[in-house]
Amino acid sequence: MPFRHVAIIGLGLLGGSIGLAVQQALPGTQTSGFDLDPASRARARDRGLVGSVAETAAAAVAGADLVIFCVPVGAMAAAAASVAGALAPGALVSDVGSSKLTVARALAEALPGAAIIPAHPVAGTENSGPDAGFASLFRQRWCIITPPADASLAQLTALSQFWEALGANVEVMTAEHHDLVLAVTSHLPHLIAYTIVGTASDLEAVTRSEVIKYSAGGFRDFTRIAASDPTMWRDVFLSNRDAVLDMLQRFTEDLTELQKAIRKGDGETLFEHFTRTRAIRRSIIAEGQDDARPNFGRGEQAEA
Ligand SMILES: NC(=O)c1ccc[n+]([C@@H]2O[C@H](COP(=O)([O-])OP(=O)(O)OC[C@H]3O[C@@H](n4cnc5c(N)ncnc54)[C@H](O)[C@@H]3O)[C@@H](O)[C@H]2O)c1
Ligand SMILES: O=C(O)C(=O)C[C@]1(C(=O)O)C=C[C@@H](O)C=C1
Repeated sequence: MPFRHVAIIGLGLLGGSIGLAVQQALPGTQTSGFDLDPASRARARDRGLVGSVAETAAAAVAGADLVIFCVPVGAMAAAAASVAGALAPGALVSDVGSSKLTVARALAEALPGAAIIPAHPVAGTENSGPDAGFASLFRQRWCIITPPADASLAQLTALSQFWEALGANVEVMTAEHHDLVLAVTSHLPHLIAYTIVGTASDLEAVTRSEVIKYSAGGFRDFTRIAASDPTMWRDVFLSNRDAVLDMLQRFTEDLTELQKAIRKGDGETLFEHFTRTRAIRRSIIAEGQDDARPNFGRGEQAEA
C-alpha cells in the first residue's frame, strides 16, 4: 500500500466511510481524523471511524502521508488553512468534494507548495454525519481523480491505487470536464428533486398528507434525493455555478419542447423521446453500471 498513514479531515458520511473502508481493506495503514464539530468527534470515536480522533486538525495530520479533506466544498478553504504548517514533508493532499475547479483553487491557495491531487468518489447517499458512514460505500463505484497538469505521476498512481484498494474504479480527467459532466449527472438531478418535492408540498389543492400517502412510486425516489444535506448541496450549486446554469438552460429548453408536444397533442414526439430514454436506462443496466445493492441508501449503512 502506497500510504502508511491516512488523515481524514471531516468525519461525516464520506470521511467516516473512508476511515472504515481503510481499516477494513488496508489494516496495516494508520488512520487519524478530525471534525470541527465536537459531537461528531465523540461519535466518530464511539464508532471507531478512524484509529484516532484528534482534538485539532493539525494534530490529526501530523505524520500523515495522505491527507483527505471530507468537508462541504464551501468549507475546504478553512479546513485546508487549519492544517497549514502542520503537513508532513512530502504529504499528498486530496479531497472528496463534489465539484473540483473551485476546490482545487481553494486547496492550492491555502496550502502553497503542497502536493495536491483532488478527487471525487461518485458514491454517496442522502444521509450525512458520522453515523452515516459505511465501509462498502465505494465498492464498484467510480472515483474521478482530477490531477493538476504538474502533478507527480508517482503520486497520481499512489492515489489511484488507494481508491482501488477501497473498491472503486478510477477515472482521470480535468477538473473542468469533471464539473461539466457532474453538473448534468448529479447536480441537476438534485436540483430537480429539490424543486419537485417543494412544488408538490406547496400545492394548495393537494394536502401534505396526500403527498406522503401517494408517494410510493417515482415521487418517492425524488424525496430520497431531496432529503440530501442542505449545507453540502448549497455549497455544490454555489461552487459549480457556471456549469450548473449551462446545463439548466439546456434542460429548460428540452422541457419546453416536451411541454409543447403535450399541449399540441403530439404523441409521436413524446413516444420517441420516452423510447430513447428507456434505451439509455437499459444500456446502463446492461453495462453493469447500476447499483446492484438492493438496499443502497436505505439502510445498508447498518452493515458497516
Ligand atoms: N454525500 C454525498 O453523497 C457525497 C458523495 C461524494 C462526495 N461528497 C462530498 O464529500 C464532502 C463531504 O460530504 P459528506 O456527505 O461526508 O458531508 P457530512 O456533512 O456528512 O460531513 C462533513 C463533515 O465535515 C465537518 N466539517 C465542516 N467544516 C469543517 C472543518 N473546517 N474542519 C473539519 N471538519 C469540518 C462537519 O462537521 C461534518 O461532520 C463534500 O464536499 C461533498 O460534496 C458527498
Ligand atoms: O445516491 C445518492 O444519494 C447520491 O446522490 C450520490 C451522489 C450522486 O449524485 O450520484 C451525490 C453527490 C456526489 O458528489 C456523488 C454521488
